[in-house]
Amino acid sequence: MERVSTNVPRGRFEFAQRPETDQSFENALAKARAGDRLTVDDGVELLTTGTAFDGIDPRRKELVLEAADQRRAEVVGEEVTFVANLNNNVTTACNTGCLFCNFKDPAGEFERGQVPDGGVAHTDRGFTKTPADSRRIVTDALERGIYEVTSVSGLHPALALDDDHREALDAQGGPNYKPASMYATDPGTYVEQLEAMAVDGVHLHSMTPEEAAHARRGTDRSYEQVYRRLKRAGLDSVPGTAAEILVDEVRDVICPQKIDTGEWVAAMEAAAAVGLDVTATIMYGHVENEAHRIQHLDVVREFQDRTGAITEFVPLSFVHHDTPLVEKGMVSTGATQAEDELLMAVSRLYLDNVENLQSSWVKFGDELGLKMLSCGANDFMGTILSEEITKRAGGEFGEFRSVREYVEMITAVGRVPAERSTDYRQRRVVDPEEGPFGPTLGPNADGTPLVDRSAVPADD
Ligand SMILES: C[S@@+](CC[C@H](N)C(=O)[O-])C[C@H]1O[C@@H](n2cnc3c(N)ncnc32)[C@H](O)[C@@H]1O
Ligand SMILES: Nc1c(NC[C@H](O)[C@H](O)[C@H](O)CO)[nH]c(=O)[nH]c1=O
Ligand SMILES: N[C@@H](Cc1ccc(O)cc1)C(=O)O
Ligand code: SF4
Repeated sequence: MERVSTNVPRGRFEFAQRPETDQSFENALAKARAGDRLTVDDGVELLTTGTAFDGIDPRRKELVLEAADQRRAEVVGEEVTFVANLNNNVTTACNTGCLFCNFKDPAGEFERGQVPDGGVAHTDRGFTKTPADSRRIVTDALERGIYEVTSVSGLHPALALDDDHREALDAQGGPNYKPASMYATDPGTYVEQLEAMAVDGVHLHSMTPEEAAHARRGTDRSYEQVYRRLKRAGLDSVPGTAAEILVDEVRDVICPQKIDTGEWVAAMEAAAAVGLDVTATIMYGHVENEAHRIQHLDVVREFQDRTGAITEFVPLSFVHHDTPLVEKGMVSTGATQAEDELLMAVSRLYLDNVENLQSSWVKFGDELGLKMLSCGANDFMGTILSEEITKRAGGEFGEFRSVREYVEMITAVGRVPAERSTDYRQRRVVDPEEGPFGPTLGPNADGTPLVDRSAVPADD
């Protein structure tokens, strides 16, 4: 059968790691079917449908997807879960310069005189919120019935962990620090933002390893001390983004100013050590090759062996359109659909110690997002109500899904819709015959449908 080409820019970058193995595809597939723990070489064979040839063999691909779908059925059954949540990102100001990211704005654009003082200070595209802004936005979403807030933000130069950290940075200065008085809007400290968002026991999912590194810059505080302080302020779990590809030769190309692989793992271990749940992600489909993707899965699997703290793994397919990587001519597009399907399937087969695999409708859209549920995924993300990361990169799959849309989509592919809490411990199977459909697991969630307010014309 004709092989289908991939978008991996093989040979473009002089990486030491190459997708070459002594294993055969057939052996690797047999191990996967038998439920044996896979080696890196096994993973590379499955992800490439065999390294002996270029491109993806569609027939072999189907065999890998089938094995993953079967494993998914054995491990988590037929339920497809989703969460009623809000994204409330605090600021787009960030000088870290990751080449795949168009969420960020140069922090200088938020200095006094560049934008009006106070409130949610917007540049043409971006924003900084005060703690009071965040509280208002969260309070409003809680009334609508959500019970999780996800908050991931740019590394604003004025953000410090808490008042003590801010005072120390004011007194001595510090790396990537400028006092809040220089900016039109003061984002407060991380602790103030979390305390502001901690309304009515809502679950706070925030402070990625990169943000934790920012929250300790210029001090000798350990990651454990940082996460302990954040937990005291209301933090419940940590998004394992900033992972990108956990191989330093790739990080050196796409995010040279980010923490390295070892530090990402150290921050995540600290979060786990103080009793926080974490998620883990991979952001793929740019300059890396299949060897890097599997090495990334290996870092995640080892971390999970040590900690057991990962509640879900989330493959984030690179959204390429309006990003520096494309503008600089380093890549021309993202992963193909076949690569997306295989990455999901091999994640299910490789990560034998992670139960939940998330399909992101933000990255894949509804159609491919639903297809992913038969390639190994069993979770379909959340309602989010607002989305900025993918939208700014040129993604077009929207910012909101209602519980009704979830129930309809999941039922249409013959699976069982179930609302979940962030930690997956609480679940409620939804009967598709028993509408109307709204969230029920939150403090103010009485089953009233979540409406898409952006679709309703505003009152004048
Ligand atoms: C935008 S950052 C915000 C939090 C924090 N600044 C950090 O880097 O951890 C969160 C994550 O969004 C993802 N992301 C950013 N741009 C993306 C893109 N164009 N396509 C897919 N994922 C992207 C990356 O995985 C990144 O780690
Ligand atoms: N995959 C994406 C997510 N996933 C996060 C979930 O919405 C939820 O917060 C998590 O499962 C913890 O319960 N969020 C995004 O904003 N964009 C994605 O692509
Ligand atoms: N906000 C991230 C996705 C994300 C957030 C939290 C998670 O736990 C996992 C993934 C993005 O859109 O790229
Ligand atoms: S991914 Fe995060 S750290 Fe990197 S530029 Fe974007 S917002 Fe900043």
